[in-house]
Amino acid sequence: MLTGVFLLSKIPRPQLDRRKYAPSLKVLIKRVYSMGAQGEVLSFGATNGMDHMNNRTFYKDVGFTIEERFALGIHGLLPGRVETLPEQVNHCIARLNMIKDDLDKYIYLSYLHSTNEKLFFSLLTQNVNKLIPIVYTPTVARAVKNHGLVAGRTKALYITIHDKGHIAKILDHWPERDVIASVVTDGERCLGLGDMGLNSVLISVGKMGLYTAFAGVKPHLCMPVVLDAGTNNQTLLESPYYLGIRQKRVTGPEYDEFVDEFMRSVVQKYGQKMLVQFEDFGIRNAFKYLQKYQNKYCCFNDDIQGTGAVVLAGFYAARRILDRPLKSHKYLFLGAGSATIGTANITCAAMVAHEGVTIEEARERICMFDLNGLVTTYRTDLNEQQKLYAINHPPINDFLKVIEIFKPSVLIGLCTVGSLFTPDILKLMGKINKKPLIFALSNPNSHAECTPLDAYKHTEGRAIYASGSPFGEVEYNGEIYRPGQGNNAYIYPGLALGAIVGAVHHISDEIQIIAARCVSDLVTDEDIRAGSIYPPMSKVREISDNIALKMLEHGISKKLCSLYPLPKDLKQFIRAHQYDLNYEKHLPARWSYPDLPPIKVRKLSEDTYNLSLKCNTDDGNTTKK
Ligand SMILES: NC(=O)C1=CN([C@@H]2O[C@H](COP(=O)(O)OP(=O)(O)OC[C@H]3O[C@@H](n4cnc5c(N)ncnc54)[C@H](OP(=O)(O)O)[C@@H]3O)[C@@H](O)[C@H]2O)C=CC1
Ligand SMILES: CC(=O)C(=O)O
Ligand SMILES: [Mg+2]
Repeated sequence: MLTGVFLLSKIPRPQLDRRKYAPSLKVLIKRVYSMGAQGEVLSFGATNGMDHMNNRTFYKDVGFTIEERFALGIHGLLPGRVETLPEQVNHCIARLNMIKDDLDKYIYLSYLHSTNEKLFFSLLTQNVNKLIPIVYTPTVARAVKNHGLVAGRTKALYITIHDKGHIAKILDHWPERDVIASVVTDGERCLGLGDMGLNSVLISVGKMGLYTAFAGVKPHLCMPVVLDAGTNNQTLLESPYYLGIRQKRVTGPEYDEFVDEFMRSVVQKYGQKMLVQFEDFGIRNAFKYLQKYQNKYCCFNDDIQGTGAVVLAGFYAARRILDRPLKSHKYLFLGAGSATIGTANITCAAMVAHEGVTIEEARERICMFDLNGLVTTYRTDLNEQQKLYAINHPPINDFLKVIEIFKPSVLIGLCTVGSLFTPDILKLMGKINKKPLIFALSNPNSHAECTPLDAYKHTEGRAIYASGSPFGEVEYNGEIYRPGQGNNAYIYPGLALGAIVGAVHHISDEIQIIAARCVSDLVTDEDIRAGSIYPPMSKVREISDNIALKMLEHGISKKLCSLYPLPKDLKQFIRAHQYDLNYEKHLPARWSYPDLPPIKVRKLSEDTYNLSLKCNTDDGNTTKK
């Protein structure tokens, strides 16, 4: 290795503007050989070279320059052509365009994620609208269902109930040393798919991918985790391809101790600042663990708090159309689980904090309906959270009847079951309201309570509609609508960035309200005209930066964050912690010999250059970077 570096250190590095010049491959390679005997140059670093080829953080594929290939001992292991990162992104797009099925695109993108991280995230951040529906909902739902057949080298930590008592040891096997955040799931309620057991690991991985793509959190700081305590999904238990442990879910004290040990172990290993995002836990556990841990560890529950904030953002944006305060609405939820309670809680908190009503008055504006009917004081099956919203009314099991009696202006579907907002329900909402707000938030699309077309069709185009998964453009009555996506992906990456950078340990109600405002602030008049109360997904990076900034400002003023000394420029401070989407140079420092004559370079004509950097953007235009 030393010999190699010594020989190569004599090779002058071209000092050139790569945007205008490309070094001639022939000249470069010949120059390297001419510095020493062929055998000597090529012999070094062979084993190390393979390590570099297999390192997703390091690997550039044909993005490695010729100098790097020699320096790393991988020259000859890649095709001769060198591509710039924008060229590689283009190349990936061309490849994706050849793939017809979205699940196959998911598989290709997962492969890219597991081999060349920088290229994956560059591709994703430059093509958000096109690719987020592939790596996230809805396609990730198909991947979850077919996990055993589609998952490749998924980088995640798999902790089974059999590892109880030894979790610290398993953490030692994680290849990164300085982890700062973890999305953890046990898969009991995965999207609207029900209990998906270990397969839900793909949700942890997908969500952590968005930490980087949407908020610039460095990937090596992220550790996606699945807690595999079995599954009650009989189809999975009987599937020859299921890769989780084959037993019914462990529950009760044994499971609580398991989660306790996980929390204790990650904090012991990675420190007090370690952020844990709970994702897709079952209704029994989601609130239990949030209440148990939120004042003890740096954590939040995405389905409760992230969803609450994103739905509140939709309510705020709708004020621009309806010109009504939150307290003037009546909210009817279909479903009374984690996401519903989280949304109801934060909506009430916002009314109390900013619209001068009491918490009791705020709760009176809310009504819930679940599998057992209307949530009323007559019911004996309610949990403590649901009891807060129980209304004093005889039991009703007919949802349409509830709409007739309660006359809601806002209908929110978070019940996991598709198409429950029937034509009759939508028509009635249209009859009661000039512009009914219809949120069909269950994921993926097939589980949405109604489609946008249904909502527009049955309200003569008057509904203000949002879904949890993207539906794209819809044509109704000669008008084109582009309904927004009310998904917690607008919130959790920014919350995580703020928590990580600002050491804000507690996601308070006010922080959720701040996050909601950051989303609604970026809704333009044009979005509203197109029928959307959410900004396009391609703005999430800006939203996350704003959430983190406002979170820090709030955290500092309320003494919620332990940042000492306080940075002078918060924006700059946040930026300094974010992931750099450019390739790093993998060359020893001593490779710079400015006193040696530069290598002759071939000047590319402008045309050649422009042609090679054409790139399709989200809006379908072709741009040059
Ligand atoms: N868009 C977004 O960002 C988000 C969307 N979601 C989606 O929301 C859905 C619910 O999530 P979450 O609250 O965490 O799940 P939970 O399991 O905690 O709650 C589901 C609720 O729906 C009720 N329900 C089930 N079937 C019916 C039915 N046929 N009629 C009426 N109610 C029914 C359940 O009632 P019971 O308890 O009686 O069974 C329960 O109250 C999921 O599909 C998820 O994908 C969740 C988070 C974020
Ligand atoms: C988006 C999300 O968190 C869910 O559907 O569970
Ligand atoms: Mg979720």
